[in-house]
Amino acid sequence: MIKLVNNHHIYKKLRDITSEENVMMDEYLKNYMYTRLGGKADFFVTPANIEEVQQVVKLANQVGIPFTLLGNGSNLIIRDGGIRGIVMSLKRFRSIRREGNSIIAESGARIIDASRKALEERLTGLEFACGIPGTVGGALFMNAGAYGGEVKNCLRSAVVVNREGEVLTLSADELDLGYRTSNIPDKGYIVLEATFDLKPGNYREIKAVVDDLTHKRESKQPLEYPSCGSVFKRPPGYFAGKLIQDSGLQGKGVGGAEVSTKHAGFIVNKDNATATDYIRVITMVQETVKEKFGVELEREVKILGED
Ligand SMILES: Cc1cc2nc3c(=O)[nH]c(=O)nc-3n(C[C@H](O)[C@H](O)[C@H](O)COP(=O)(O)OP(=O)(O)OC[C@H]3O[C@@H](n4cnc5c(N)ncnc54)[C@H](O)[C@@H]3O)c2cc1C
Ligand SMILES: NC(=O)C1=CN([C@@H]2O[C@H](COP(=O)(O)OP(=O)(O)OC[C@H]3O[C@@H](n4cnc5c(N)ncnc54)[C@H](OP(=O)(O)O)[C@@H]3O)[C@@H](O)[C@H]2O)C=CC1
Ligand SMILES: C=C(O[C@H]1[C@H](O)[C@@H](CO)O[C@H](OP(=O)(O)OP(=O)(O)OC[C@H]2O[C@@H](n3ccc(=O)[nH]c3=O)[C@H](O)[C@@H]2O)[C@@H]1NC(C)=O)C(=O)O
Repeated sequence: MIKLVNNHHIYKKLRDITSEENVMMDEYLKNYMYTRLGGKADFFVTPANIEEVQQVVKLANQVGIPFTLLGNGSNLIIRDGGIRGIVMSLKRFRSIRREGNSIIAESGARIIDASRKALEERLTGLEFACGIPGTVGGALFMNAGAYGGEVKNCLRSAVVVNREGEVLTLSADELDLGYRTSNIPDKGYIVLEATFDLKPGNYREIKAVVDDLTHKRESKQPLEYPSCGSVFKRPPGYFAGKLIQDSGLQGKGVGGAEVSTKHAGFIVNKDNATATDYIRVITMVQETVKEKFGVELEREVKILGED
C-alpha cells in the first residue's frame, strides 16, 4: 500500500479531532515498542478521550484507510517498513481506581500497575499479572496469563469501541477468552477499560505471592533486553523453550537478534536488531525445531506492517 504520509487532508482531519501534540506524521514506532523494533507509522495518534477515539475510528472508516492499535508493544513485532494508515496508542488512558472489590483500569494503564493497585488495596486475584509488561488493553486482547493465573479468571467486563465507533460494555464471556486468545481481533474492538473482580485479602500474603512470582520471573526470563516475551505458544505436550534449547539454538541469531541464552523461548533484541533480523530468527527456530522434533511451533506474537 502506498504511504499516506503526505496526505495533509487526513493530517488536518486528525488535528481537528484532537490537539496538535496528539498527532504525528511519519513517526518511528520502535520508540513506543517494548521490543524496540519497527518502522514508521504514516499517522500516529494518541487521543485524549473516548469521543476522540470514536471520531478517529469513524474517520478511518470514512476515508477507507487502515487503522491499527498499539499497546506497549510487548507482544507485537512491527516490520521495518512500518504501518500504513493510522496507528493509535491509548497511552493517555491510564487511570486505575477501586470500586467495591473491583479494580477498574483504563486500557493504556500497565497491567503491572493494576496488579500493584490491587496489592495496595489489599485485593487478591491480580498477583499473576505483577510482571507482565503490557497494557490492560493488550492483556485482554491476549488473555495474558502467568503462573497459573490469567485475565479470564478475574475479568468481569470491558468497555470497548466497536468498528462503527460505538461504545459498548461487554461481559468477560462475550470476549471469548482462551489460551492467549480472545475475539477482540475478529470483532475489531478497541478496549477502553476493564473491570477486574477481586476478593479482599491480606497485604502480607498478597505481597508474598508477588515477591515469589517476581523472583521466579527474574531468575528465568531475560528481562535485561527488549523482547516480546514467549515468542511461541506451548505446543500441546511440550514446552517451546525446552524444544528450542534441545535444538542447540541458544545464542544463535541474525544481526542484533538472538535466541536468549537464559530462556530459549525468548528472542532478545540484543544489539539494535531490525524487525527483519528478529523475524528471521523466528523462522530459523521454527524450521530447526520442526526438523529435529517434528513439532510445529505456533507463534504467540503478532507481526504487523510492511517489509
Ligand atoms: C519480558 C516479557 C514477559 C512477558 N510475560 C508474559 C506473561 O507472563 N504472560 C503473558 O501472557 N504475556 C507475557 N508477555 C507478553 C506481553 O506482555 C503480553 O501479551 C501483553 O498482554 C501484551 O500487551 P501490550 O500492551 O504490550 O500489547 P501489544 O504487544 O502492544 O499488542 C498486542 C495486541 O493487542 C492489541 N491491543 C493492544 N491494546 C489494545 C486495546 N486497547 N484494545 C484492543 N486491542 C489492543 C494490539 O493491536 C495487538 O494486536 C511478556 C512479554 C515480555 C516482553
Ligand atoms: N523495552 C525495553 O527495551 C526494555 C525495558 N526494560 C525495563 O522494563 C521497564 C518497562 O519498560 P517499557 O515498558 O519499555 O517502558 P516504560 O514502561 O518505562 O514506558 C513505556 C511507555 O509507557 C508510557 N508510560 C509510562 N508510565 C505509564 C503508565 N503508568 N501507564 C501507561 N503507560 C505509561 C510512557 O509514555 P510517556 O513517555 O509518553 O509517558 C512510555 O513511553 C522499564 O523499567 C525498562 O527500563 C528492560 C529491558 C528492556
Ligand atoms: C512470557 C510469557 O508467558 C510465560 C509465563 O510467564 C510463564 C510462567 O507462567 O509460563 C509460560 O512460559 P514457559 O512455557 O516458557 O514456562 P517456563 O516455566 O519458563 O518453562 C517451561 C519449562 O521449559 C523449560 N525450559 C525453559 C526455558 C529453557 O530455555 N529451557 C527449558 O528447558 C523449563 O525448565 C520448564 O520446565 C508462558 N509462556 C507461554 C507461551 O505460555 C508470554 O506469554 O509471553
